[in-house]
Amino acid sequence: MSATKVTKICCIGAGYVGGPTCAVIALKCPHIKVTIVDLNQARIDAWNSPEFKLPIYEPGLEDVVRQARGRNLFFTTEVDKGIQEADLIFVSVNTPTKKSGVGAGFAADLNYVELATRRIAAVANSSKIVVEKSTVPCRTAESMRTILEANSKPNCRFDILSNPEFLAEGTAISDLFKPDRVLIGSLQTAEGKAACNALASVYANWVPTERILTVGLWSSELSKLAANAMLAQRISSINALSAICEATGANIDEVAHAVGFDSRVGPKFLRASVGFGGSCFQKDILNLVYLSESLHLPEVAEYWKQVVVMNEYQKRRFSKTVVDTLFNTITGKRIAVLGFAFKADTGDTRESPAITLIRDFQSEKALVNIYDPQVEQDQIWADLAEASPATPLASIQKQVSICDSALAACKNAEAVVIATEWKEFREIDWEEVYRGMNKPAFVFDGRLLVDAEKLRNIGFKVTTIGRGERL
Ligand SMILES: NC(=O)c1ccc[n+]([C@@H]2O[C@H](COP(=O)([O-])OP(=O)(O)OC[C@H]3O[C@@H](n4cnc5c(N)ncnc54)[C@H](O)[C@@H]3O)[C@@H](O)[C@H]2O)c1
Ligand SMILES: O=c1ccn([C@@H]2O[C@H](COP(=O)(O)OP(=O)(O)O[C@H]3O[C@H](CO)[C@@H](O)[C@H](O)[C@H]3O)[C@@H](O)[C@H]2O)c(=O)[nH]1
Repeated sequence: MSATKVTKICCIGAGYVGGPTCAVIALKCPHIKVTIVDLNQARIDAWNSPEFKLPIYEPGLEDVVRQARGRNLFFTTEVDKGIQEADLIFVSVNTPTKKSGVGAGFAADLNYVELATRRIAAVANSSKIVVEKSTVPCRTAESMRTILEANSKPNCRFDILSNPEFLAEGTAISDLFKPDRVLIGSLQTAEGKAACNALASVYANWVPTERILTVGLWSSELSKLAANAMLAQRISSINALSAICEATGANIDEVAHAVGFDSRVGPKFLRASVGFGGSCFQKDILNLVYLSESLHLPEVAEYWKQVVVMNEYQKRRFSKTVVDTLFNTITGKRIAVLGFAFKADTGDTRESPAITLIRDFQSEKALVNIYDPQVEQDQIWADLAEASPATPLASIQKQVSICDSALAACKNAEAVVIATEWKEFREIDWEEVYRGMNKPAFVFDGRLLVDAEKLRNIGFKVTTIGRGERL
């Protein structure tokens, strides 16, 4: 099947996925005009900012945007024009967990996908390949096709593809430059395969063809949920083992190393932590749980649900350890929380474990100092307000302060809690931190980040996740 040549791409959604993904396509395919559209004017303005103050922090992204923006990469709020001009459209809008209605708390909210799809149907005046980039439940492509076909003009045909994104935040650009695989799902019809080839030929500009996998539509949609569920499952497994380590005196680093050395298991994603965060893992597992329940597979639903249950347990267990260790009360005590992002090298705070920990410390009436090298203050206040809806922001601000350095956050604190694995926390002057703290000075390492022995030699009492050693 010969490939239709793609010359103009539109991406609906200029977020963490649409922005970096399509910026990289523009960089690698100078012959293709790429227009990224969004309804959010502030976001588009930031993408277009003359000083390249982009709306998201991602190592290497600025360089990509500097090279391509204005050449063949454009950011605009002119959604309709972007749709009309393009021969291929990525739908890369948000699909959060539903907050109300049927499936609330589990199912994906597909409203944004549906609205974007309806907009395509309403304004398109030529045939398009429509690519589902957002993470969606199995068979969403079918709903998109039904909407498009019911609303299209006579001379327009739409081919729907699924092309889930596997980038991780913090490493998005290197993941996009060298993906493990690109997955494209299509209907197994002649037209479906031709559309699949057209998209594959875009990626083939820089991705080796053996890494471009083509499968059926529903397999592609399910593979995305499956990949995230299995990655998160590894973290919950190692975190469950970290609890056993703490109770027995075993060391989770050693256990992970020994287990991961088996080539069938592999070493990656076995780092015990205070719990996984991010906008994807929990949402996608809950989505899989809902899908399983809808398919009358309660045992399957229960199996995947445990991954999230274990993650919640890990966060609660960690904050309880802090309280227990600080002589069973943290009322009025100052706790420095280092890191607010859900992982290092991103400013994203969605589902960050730090939010849960700080909420727990607040409810124990502690005073909390927060420092994160990338997260904006407004974002921190918004997240803390959302986490404690019954508490006015002014009351939260009496208990919580945001600091502009790790050293400032630790000043006069009783304890330091490492919530995000920012490299700079390993390198801070721990002797100076110690001098500025109340004694005994405690460190709780929720990310296996610091050299516990070195800190103990300075005088700290150190508790590390997954290590059953003495303070
Ligand atoms: N964040 C990640 O690392 C990641 C990785 C892989 C897949 N995903 C999936 O990709 C999708 C997007 O995630 P994200 O993190 O980029 O979300 P995001 O919230 O950062 O971005 C989505 C953007 O879509 C815009 N939007 C929504 N409806 C629109 C419409 N009708 N027209 C124009 N713009 C519209 C929003 O304004 C927003 O800027 C989700 O389904 C997510 O699960 C995310
Ligand atoms: O061994 C590990 C690895 C990760 N984490 C935590 O797990 C969370 C998620 O990390 P990561 O997967 O690196 O980042 P995400 O950006 O959430 O990326 C995941 O979610 C994306 C959205 O679907 C997928 O595209 C990616 O493939 C998938 O890795 C973070 O809180 C990490 O700190 C651990 O605790 N231990």
